[in-house]
This record gives sequence, C-alpha cells and structure tokens, in this order.
Amino acid sequence: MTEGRIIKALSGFYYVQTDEGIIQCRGRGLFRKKKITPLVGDIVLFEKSSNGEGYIKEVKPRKSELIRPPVANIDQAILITSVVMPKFSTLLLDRFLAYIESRNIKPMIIINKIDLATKEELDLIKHYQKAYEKIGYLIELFSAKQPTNMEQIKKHFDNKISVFSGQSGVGKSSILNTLNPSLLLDTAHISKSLGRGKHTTRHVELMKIGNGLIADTPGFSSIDFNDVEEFQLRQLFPEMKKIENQCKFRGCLHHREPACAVKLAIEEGEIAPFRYKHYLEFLQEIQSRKPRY
Ligand SMILES: Nc1nc2c(ncn2[C@@H]2O[C@H](COP(=O)(O)OP(=O)(O)OP(=O)(O)O)[C@@H](O)[C@H]2O)c(=O)[nH]1
Ligand SMILES: [Zn+2]
Repeated sequence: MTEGRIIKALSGFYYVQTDEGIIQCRGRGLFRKKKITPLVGDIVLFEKSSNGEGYIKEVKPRKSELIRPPVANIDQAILITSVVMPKFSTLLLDRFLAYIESRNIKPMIIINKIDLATKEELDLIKHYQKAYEKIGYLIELFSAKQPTNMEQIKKHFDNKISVFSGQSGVGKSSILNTLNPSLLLDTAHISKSLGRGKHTTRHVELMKIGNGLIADTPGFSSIDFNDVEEFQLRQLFPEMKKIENQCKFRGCLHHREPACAVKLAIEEGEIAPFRYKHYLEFLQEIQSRKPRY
C-alpha cells in the first residue's frame, strides 16, 4: 500500500500526491456504504492496480475538516485584509478571528496593499499590528503589487496546509500569484495531464507555496456566531481566555459582573479597548438570538 495526500478531487477521481508523483485514484465502493467521503487534504492509503490507477483503501483520521471549501486537515487560516479598498476594519478582522478560533484552526493575519497607504494610514496599521501581536497573533504587512518581504511571508506556509480567508477585493488571488508565479502554470499543467479544461467544475485543489500547501478556494465566506453559545465566546478571545480564572465569578461574561479581571486589564492597558468593544458586540448578537420565553 502506498500513502499520499489527496490534493484534488474531480469527477469521482482523487489525485493523490506521493513521493513518486501524482497518482489518479478511485474511492472504493465500501466508502459509500460506510459514508466516508475522502476529502482533499486527506492522507490516504491506496493500492495500485495494473493500469497504474490507485484504489483508496483507507482514510487516515482527520485533524480538522471544513465544509466550504470541502477540505480536511487544514492547519492554518490566513486572514487577508487590506489597508484600503476595502478599508481595514478591526471589527471585521475580530469577527473572522473569533470565528476561526471557534473552528479550532490557527489564524494568522496579512494586511495587504500597504503600497496604497498614506503615512497616517501606515502608522495606524502599525499601531494595530502591535495590538494583535500582543495578543499572540502573527501579523504581516504586505503588498502584492510591490512585494518586499516575500521570503518572510512564504515561511508562514512551511509544513502546513493553509486556507485564505477575507473579504472580496482584499487581494487573495493577487497574493497567491505573487508568492508563486508558477501556480497558474502548475494548474494548467495538471489539468492538461488530466485531459480536462481548467475551471470546468467548482472544486478545491491544494497548491504548493514555499514548502507548504494552500487551498485554491478561500474559506469562511459567511461568518456568523449561530452555533456559538455566550459562554463559549469568551474562549475565542485569547487575551480574555488567558485571565478568565482571575475573575471573581466563574463563568464571568466580563460584562456586568463585578470584580472582573478583563475589565481591570482594560483599565491597566493590558487589553485593547477595541477588542473588548467587539467582544461585547458579538456577545449581544449571540444573546439577542436566544429564544425568549
Ligand atoms: N495597489 C495594490 N493593489 C492590489 C494589491 N493586491 C491586490 N490588488 C488589486 O486589488 C484588486 C482585487 O484583488 P484580487 O486579488 O482579485 O482580490 P481577491 O481577494 O482575490 O478578491 P475576490 O476574488 O473578489 O475574493 C485587483 O484589482 C488587484 O489588482 C496590492 O497589494 N496593491
Ligand atoms: Zn470577567
């Protein structure tokens, strides 16, 4: 049996990356009975038949699983934002961050289009950069148009499967193409060897960036907290989670409760007020969703 990773799924075939190259595989009928659908990103074991095709026999347990795009074993979500066009919004960023934390995936942040920033805008962005770094988030400034720190950015992809996420127009495709200009060539090459056109079906495919893989389709396009409970939200803000056991009340929502460590930390400048403001906004969103009797 040979082990590999599914990097593409199309028309009932799975394309498995192995040390010897990409092998076209079929899933076994058994999977259908057992209701196991192999996903892009899965590590699989397959058997080669005489025609060179493979038959997938086993799917290794997944670390994580996304529905849209359908991909398994994602390690990291890279949140793409831009300084302008569209304008940088900490509210939107915090929403993405909390959402991704709720999915047990590690987020990191890229702020793109710094070539378009005025001095004042750049100063403000750097101020926010510090605030997010203090929480423990990795955050990089970038320009897909005038890249200066490509190698540094590429390092964040090493040995991981990543997915891009972010508003329309922030530069997700531009960044991908800048970081790996051969990406388009590669795609064309794979499609040709499969005898199919490029975007015939909407599918997800893993592409190489540096020493890592990235899904070619962005994830988390619609983000709401519909399946997050109010007591869970606290866990999605790492700087609050870290000190929650110092609050007087167990289960403190850091809202109206007295002797709250989070409120103290804000007064002492340890927690950024804008993060707390967003936390309260999301909390209200979750609370107003609750059925009232
Ligand atoms: N000046 C400047 N323009 C950029 C930069 N990155 C992207 N753009 C431009 O911004 C526009 C949107 O870029 P895309 O890469 O299509 O953005 P996207 O996030 O993939 O957008 P969707 O496909 O709608 O999700 C394009 O006109 C790009 O040329 C940058 O770093 N600097
Ligand atoms: Zn509290």
